[in-house]
Amino acid sequence: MAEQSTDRVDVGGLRIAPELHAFVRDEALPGSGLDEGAFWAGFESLLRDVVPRNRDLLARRDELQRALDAWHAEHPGPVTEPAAYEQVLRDLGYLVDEPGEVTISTRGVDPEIATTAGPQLVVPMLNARFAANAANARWGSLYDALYGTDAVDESDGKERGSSYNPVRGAEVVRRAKAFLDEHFSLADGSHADATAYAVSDGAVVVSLGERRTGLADPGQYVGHRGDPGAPEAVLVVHHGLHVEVQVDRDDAIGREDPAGVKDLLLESAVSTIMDLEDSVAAVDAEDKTAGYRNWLQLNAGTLTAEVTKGGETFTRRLAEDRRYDGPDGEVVLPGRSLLWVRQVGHLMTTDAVLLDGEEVPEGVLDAVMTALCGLVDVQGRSELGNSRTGSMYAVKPKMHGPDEVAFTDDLLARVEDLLGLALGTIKLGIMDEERRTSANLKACIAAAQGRVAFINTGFLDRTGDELHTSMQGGAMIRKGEMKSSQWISAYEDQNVDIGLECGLAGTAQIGKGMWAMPDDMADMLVQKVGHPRAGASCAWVPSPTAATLHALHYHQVDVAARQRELAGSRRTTLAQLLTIPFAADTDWSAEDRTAEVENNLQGVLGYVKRWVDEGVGCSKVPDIHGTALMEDRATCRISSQHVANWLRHGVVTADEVEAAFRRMADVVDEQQGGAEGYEPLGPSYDGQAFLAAHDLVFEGVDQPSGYTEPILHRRRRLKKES
Ligand SMILES: CC(=O)SCCNC(=O)CCNC(=O)[C@H](O)C(C)(C)COP(=O)(O)OP(=O)(O)OC[C@H]1O[C@@H](n2cnc3c(N)ncnc32)[C@H](O)[C@@H]1OP(=O)(O)O
Ligand SMILES: O=CC(=O)O
Ligand SMILES: [Mg+2]
Repeated sequence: MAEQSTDRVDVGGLRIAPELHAFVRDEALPGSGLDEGAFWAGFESLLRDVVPRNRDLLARRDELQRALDAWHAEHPGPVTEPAAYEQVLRDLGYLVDEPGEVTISTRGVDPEIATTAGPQLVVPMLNARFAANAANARWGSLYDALYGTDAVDESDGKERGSSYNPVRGAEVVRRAKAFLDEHFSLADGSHADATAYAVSDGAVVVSLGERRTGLADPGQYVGHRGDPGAPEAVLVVHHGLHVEVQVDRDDAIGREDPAGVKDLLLESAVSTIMDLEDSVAAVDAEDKTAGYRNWLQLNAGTLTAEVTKGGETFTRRLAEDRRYDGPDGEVVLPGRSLLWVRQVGHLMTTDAVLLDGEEVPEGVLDAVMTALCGLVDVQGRSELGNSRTGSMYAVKPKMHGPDEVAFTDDLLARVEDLLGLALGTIKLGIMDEERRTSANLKACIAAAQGRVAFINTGFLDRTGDELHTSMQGGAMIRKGEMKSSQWISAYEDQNVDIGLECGLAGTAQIGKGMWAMPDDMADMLVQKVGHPRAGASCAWVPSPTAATLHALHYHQVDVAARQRELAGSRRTTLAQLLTIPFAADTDWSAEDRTAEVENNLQGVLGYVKRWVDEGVGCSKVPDIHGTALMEDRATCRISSQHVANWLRHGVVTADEVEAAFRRMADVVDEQQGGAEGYEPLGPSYDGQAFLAAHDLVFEGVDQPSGYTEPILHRRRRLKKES
């Protein structure tokens, strides 16, 4: 059936990269019951049907952008007549009429998505070590999360230091017991005074010296592990999230605790997004296949990674489910996070597969390959399964408006048909992260109402699109001010309000964005409770530790109750959402202008350096104040578009930006230069990484929607070939 030609494999009108072809033949298809020839023939026919529509949608993006650019050129500066502006958007078809009643009809959604509010972890899927860790981050140690981060401050002898600090440890235990008292209070007394935990007659018995008490709400008890008289674990639940009180009187921590408590294991990353998009650098068939392989193995339950730390090497495997003795028999809880896969958007093409000699849309390849890799789970062949309801979960980013959502819905239906899956098996997560999607959100949900299982505010891309859409109108406010501007609060509130209006509560997630300061957990504990309070049933965290700490917020807030309070009203108007963040006064001091540009360029260079030279798609990069920031393609889009906007409107000159580029390249060399094999950006400033960063800014106005992918891919490929 397949003919080998040069190094690609020709099948019908397809020319397939050999590593992808071999992966499908040897790893993805076996056991699926699908015939190889029929699979590729079906894929070809799917491509022939969807590729023209994909192209048309991209052409429509360009057409609208050109029309907006022209309008802004004729009406420079802040919009003086909002109603007229809105009418222009309607006339262009940028805004569509909002549909009347919309109620999603998605069925078969796992409880982790439908009903359990909790943290959502995101992880670059090309990194198997991180990916396995993320899947296992369903459960996390509260003691470690508090001890190992700034969640506990370092004052009064509580320094982290290089060896165990009992003063810090005591504070961790105090905080953990206070958490138990707050959410699992005792009928009498405090967990801080507990001297033993036991289980008797289906209830928790807590000794407080000679006294015995139980939980104020005995219904919180779920089960235990070990001897009921001296259990090694007592499992309790609150707001749908489980907590395991771990007891071990021989443990270094447990033996210091009167009740022998060594840790609280919190249900943490309830769901996780395995990311093939903005946190990875995947530019060719080799990279794409590596990502698909990890996804296949996650679905099969076989993913492993060799981990070396502290001089020791071990194999990380996916965690087993957790088993307890409950009052009515065995209780089995998921050991792993419920996994979504984030595919790429509609923009890019890939040469992993050629159709009639042309690269195919990367998003279409992702849709087909990730579903193929998910078959092992939905067909019940997995060693450690993902969905208990036979569903697959696909997040689609960067869609602009309802037509693009409808396209995704149709594409997923075609994929289901190709793979013999029932219509609606693949659930869709809509990233609400482009302006045309936010402005037409209800129509977007309607366009995929049979499969929507999340809407999430990707505020980082959304900020990038805000900058690019109105690029020609004037200089924008400073990047740091964006978070307090009118459009963004309208966008965040509206997403929840429309989500509730469309019946997502109890069926689908209403999600909020990333905590992008991975080392600032104290701040996160203060601020990110705002997400569940705003009615979000999940919100993004960058690491397992952050997931455990963010889980505390879902104990503080009853999201289902909050959603009931919020339902039935719209707190914002379309006019607020459409308020463009043009600066009212562009008379910044030279110092402010330099600080703004340097901060943006440092982020762009620090990120792009690792992306282009090492293929690392998500990095921690210090900003100008030394705060480590999570940088990914969306943050890079914001920073590069911001400088491009200020250049376009003469706030800064090209010479100033060139000079700042070199200064910041030197800073990045200083920050990253210690790493083995590091190739500095300066003093030649002509490597692929530097040129990529430079292009992102100087060609930023012309990049489609301000996206960074076209330039990053081109430069990374050149680097790989060099
Ligand atoms: C706008 C958007 O699209 S946001 C979505 C995209 N962003 C993301 O996906 C962020 C994902 N997070 C990350 O990639 C990382 O946390 C970074 C790059 C921010 C920081 O990475 P590092 O500096 O290497 O992490 P750090 O040194 O703090 O911790 C490393 C440890 O944490 C673990 N870890 C860190 N992040 C994650 C994660 N997201 N998932 C699982 N494990 C993780 C690693 O496995 C490692 O533990 P190990 O040694 O036991 O394997
Ligand atoms: O994808 C997330 C975002 O903020 O963008
Ligand atoms: Mg995004």
